[in-house]
Amino acid sequence: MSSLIEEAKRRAAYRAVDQHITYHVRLVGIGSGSTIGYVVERLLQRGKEANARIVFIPTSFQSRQLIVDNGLTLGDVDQYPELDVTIDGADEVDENLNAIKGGGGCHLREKVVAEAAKKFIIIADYRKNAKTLGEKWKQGIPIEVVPFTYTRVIKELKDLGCENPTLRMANAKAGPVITDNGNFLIDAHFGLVNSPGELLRKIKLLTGVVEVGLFVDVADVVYFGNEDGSVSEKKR
Ligand SMILES: O=C(CO)[C@H](O)[C@H](O)COP(=O)(O)O
Repeated sequence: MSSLIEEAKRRAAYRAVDQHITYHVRLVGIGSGSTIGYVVERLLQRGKEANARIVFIPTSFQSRQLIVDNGLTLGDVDQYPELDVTIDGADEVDENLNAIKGGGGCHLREKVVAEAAKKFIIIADYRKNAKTLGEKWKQGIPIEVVPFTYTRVIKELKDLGCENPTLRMANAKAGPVITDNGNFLIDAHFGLVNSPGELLRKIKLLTGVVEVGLFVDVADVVYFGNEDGSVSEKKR
């Protein structure tokens, strides 16, 4: 990954921490993916004392490891159903702050932890900044499904106009990717998504679908790290 992209991720993450993890914040959701690592990096720079009053809620196995390995206090969303702030990455964000998430297959828990927070903040590099969803992210909308339903869901997605729904296959294992929840993932290509709310409702109604990687009307603020070293902010 180019250092320009990594620097853009880092700047967006640092800005989110500096702006939103303020003195009175006690419960913080920690997203998944590579950008979120820079959130933890910034938190650690603030020193042990600043983090000691905060409980961190993970959105995946990876995020749990990140919290534990860095000596932060771990909680879970079943203990804390209402959080102050959640910060997470995204695969693409449109001009209305709707997002595609689930490139890492964690979008079920990510959505629960995002919706639990009073403020949901997205951090991303410039490659994810789009006018319309589907413009830049070409890997499809991630959909988590109960394993035995996947061929049924694939058929129903085709009936909804999906171009090429594909079962996500693992790289270092034979067979499909298994999510943290023991489910399968389908990546569903719908081209440009002009009405993400409508598409989300249609997919969510398919029997066997556990969660859809469309985050509609969830984000409050998005920070994009830009190529020129600046950070842009989009607010709801
Ligand atoms: O939704 C996600 C995982 O399910 C990630 O937040 C998303 O894929 C972005 O990841 P990265 O920060 O590595 O670009």
